[in-house]
Amino acid sequence: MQHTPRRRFGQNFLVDSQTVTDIVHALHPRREDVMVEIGPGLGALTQPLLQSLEHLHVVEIDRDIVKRLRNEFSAKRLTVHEGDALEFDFSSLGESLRVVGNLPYNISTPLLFHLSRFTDHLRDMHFMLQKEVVARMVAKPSTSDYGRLSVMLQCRFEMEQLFIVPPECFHPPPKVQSAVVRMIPLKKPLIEASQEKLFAEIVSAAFSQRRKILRNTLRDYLTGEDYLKLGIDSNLRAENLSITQYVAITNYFNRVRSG
Ligand SMILES: C[S@@+](CC[C@H](N)C(=O)[O-])C[C@H]1O[C@@H](n2cnc3c(N)ncnc32)[C@H](O)[C@@H]1O
Repeated sequence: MQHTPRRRFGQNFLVDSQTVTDIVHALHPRREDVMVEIGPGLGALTQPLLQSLEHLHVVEIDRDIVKRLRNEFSAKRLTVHEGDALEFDFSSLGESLRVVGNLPYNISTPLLFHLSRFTDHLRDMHFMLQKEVVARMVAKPSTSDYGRLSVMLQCRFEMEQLFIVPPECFHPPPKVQSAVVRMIPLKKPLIEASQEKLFAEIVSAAFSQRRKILRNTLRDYLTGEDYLKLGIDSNLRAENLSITQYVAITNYFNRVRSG
């Protein structure tokens, strides 16, 4: 049965067999792995993954595709969760979860933030994303790509861009280049769970106006004296601070406020 790609669901189907092989190779699946694929679509990755795995979970929003998958694969080997991955409770699938997906580009950033909430349940994640998004995820301080996404993900994950995938590997071809990224939760996240909310607030405030110096963007959090105590120059901009400096600011503010 033909399926017309739906733009509103970001459907760019992978059609290049070498890229499929490269992704499966990067994943190195073992029979007993607990794995979930987000947005299986027509099964470009689902099919080869099931050759190595005993069982696979998939989360798919498109009702027609869900029907197709349920017809095509045995329910014993493939559990199809119909719904929005942005609302899916990934902790319900168990511990040491492996996540994979050629993600719809329009939801990739909110999805990464949603998945960050389940870090304790994750073993690793491998995603195909727009190349520019991967560049922002792995960016180092004092570069133009370094921003809120870099800080919020790097405080929890070790990340590596694996390879670039050109538009012609998809149907229909997207307008942009794509890249595959590997994300592995840090053994010890840089920020304590109890401070996560404050950390996110401070990082957002700092990057809310990239061009402005910290003295202005973080004026609700730090005074001139605080910067001296922290050993941070208040004339710097958000993009100049390392993640450990954001952590230091968060812990300091928390201590001062609660003390
Ligand atoms: C870029 S396509 C990839 C399809 C397939 N994995 C491939 O590589 O050919 C994205 C897939 O995610 C599905 N999708 C889009 N938004 C979704 C959401 N919010 N939750 C779950 N699946 C979604 C689409 O229907 C589509 O199947």
